[in-house]
Amino acid sequence: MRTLTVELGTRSYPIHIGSSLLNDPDLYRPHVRGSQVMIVTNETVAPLYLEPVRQALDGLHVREVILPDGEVYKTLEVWNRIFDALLAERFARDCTLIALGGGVIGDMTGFAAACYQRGVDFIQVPTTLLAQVDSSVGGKTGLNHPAGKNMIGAFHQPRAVIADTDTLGTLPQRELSAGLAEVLKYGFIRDAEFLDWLECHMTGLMSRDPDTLAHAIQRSCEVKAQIVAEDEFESGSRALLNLGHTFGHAIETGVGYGEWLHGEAVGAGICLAAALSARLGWLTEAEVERTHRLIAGAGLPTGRPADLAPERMLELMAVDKKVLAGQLRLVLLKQLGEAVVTSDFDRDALAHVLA
Ligand SMILES: NC(=O)c1ccc[n+]([C@@H]2O[C@H](COP(=O)([O-])OP(=O)(O)OC[C@H]3O[C@@H](n4cnc5c(N)ncnc54)[C@H](O)[C@@H]3O)[C@@H](O)[C@H]2O)c1
Ligand SMILES: O=C(O)C(=O)C[C@@H](O)[C@H](O)[C@H](O)COP(=O)(O)O
Ligand SMILES: [Zn+2]
Repeated sequence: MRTLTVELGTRSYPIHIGSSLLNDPDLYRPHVRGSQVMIVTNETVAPLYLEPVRQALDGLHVREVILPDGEVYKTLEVWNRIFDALLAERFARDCTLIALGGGVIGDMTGFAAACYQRGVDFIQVPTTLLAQVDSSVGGKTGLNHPAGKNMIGAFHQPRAVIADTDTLGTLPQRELSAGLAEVLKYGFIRDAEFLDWLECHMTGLMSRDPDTLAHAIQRSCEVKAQIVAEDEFESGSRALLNLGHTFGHAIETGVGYGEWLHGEAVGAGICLAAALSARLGWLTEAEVERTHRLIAGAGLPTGRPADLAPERMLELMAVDKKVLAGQLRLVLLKQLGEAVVTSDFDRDALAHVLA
């Protein structure tokens, strides 16, 4: 097992990464204050992984709420079921929520923990690659609105992250690729050497070689933990973690939640961000081609959906959370391995890359 720490000024929490962690009581117990524990999971993950987590919590008052599976259910209505369960069982302020699943479950559970009785503890137990490298770390939680992704939410940090890499064995290949989009993102924004390493090891990652995956997860969490430690509430450098997301969120909303996976939309978004960076003279055409090769090599799309018109994409991008004083800001690439947040592009250049 490898353990990293997310340092947040006066607080910190561990990220445990390794094999056979799900049923290890020692990883959960230090972070459970009272005796009441609510495991939040979904109908796909529950039959696979609920039992070992229950075993780890043996002796505590454990209940579970099993939500329907899918991005389309990351809504206020479905989220409310978590409160129904907590209130039906008279859960108190010292209870702990456990998010067992991918990023959808993590975001919904974390937001419920932020709001229940004005804030209770929660532990992230991510079971997708995307959740292990990104969504379980850093405390962004929330829900979708028909008008935009993650538009309702809160920052609420978990007490611990327990990433059992064995769970990746049951993950569909399309979901593995989606997770690789966020892994590649870390290389693009801050670590050119990691990007080179990913280029050399893409075959091992796609075939789930355990050591190769473990290294990619560890390096991704290191970069994310470092950025979150710098800027927990996204007033500066944390926005770099949004590379490809202004385009990606517009795609996800535009085609209908769940039609394109988050990671697929981010992969395409990174390619669009690279193309715009080249229009500004920051990247060469060869670097844009390399970006496409990396994204395609991870089994991801490299452009917007053919049936989502550029004008509609622009409309959807205008509701991005990074918009400041009415001006769209994007994360673009100064070079491969260095990102910036900028509004220093003109509408024509943006329209050109979307065309
Ligand atoms: N909070 C953040 O910082 C952050 C970061 C990145 C993404 N996100 C959000 O995360 C979500 C995407 O997360 P995701 O890619 O994990 O998708 P997901 O949560 O929908 O999970 C993907 C699919 O895999 C299934 N699954 C989960 N674990 C499995 C396993 N071990 N074996 C088999 N199937 C399994 C799920 O049931 C689901 O069908 C999006 O809503 C995105 O906005 C949040
Ligand atoms: O942790 C962050 O900060 C991120 O931006 C990580 C992203 O991968 C993630 O998709 C996040 O949910 C996007 O946040 P949003 O603020 O653009 O909704
Ligand atoms: Zn993301």
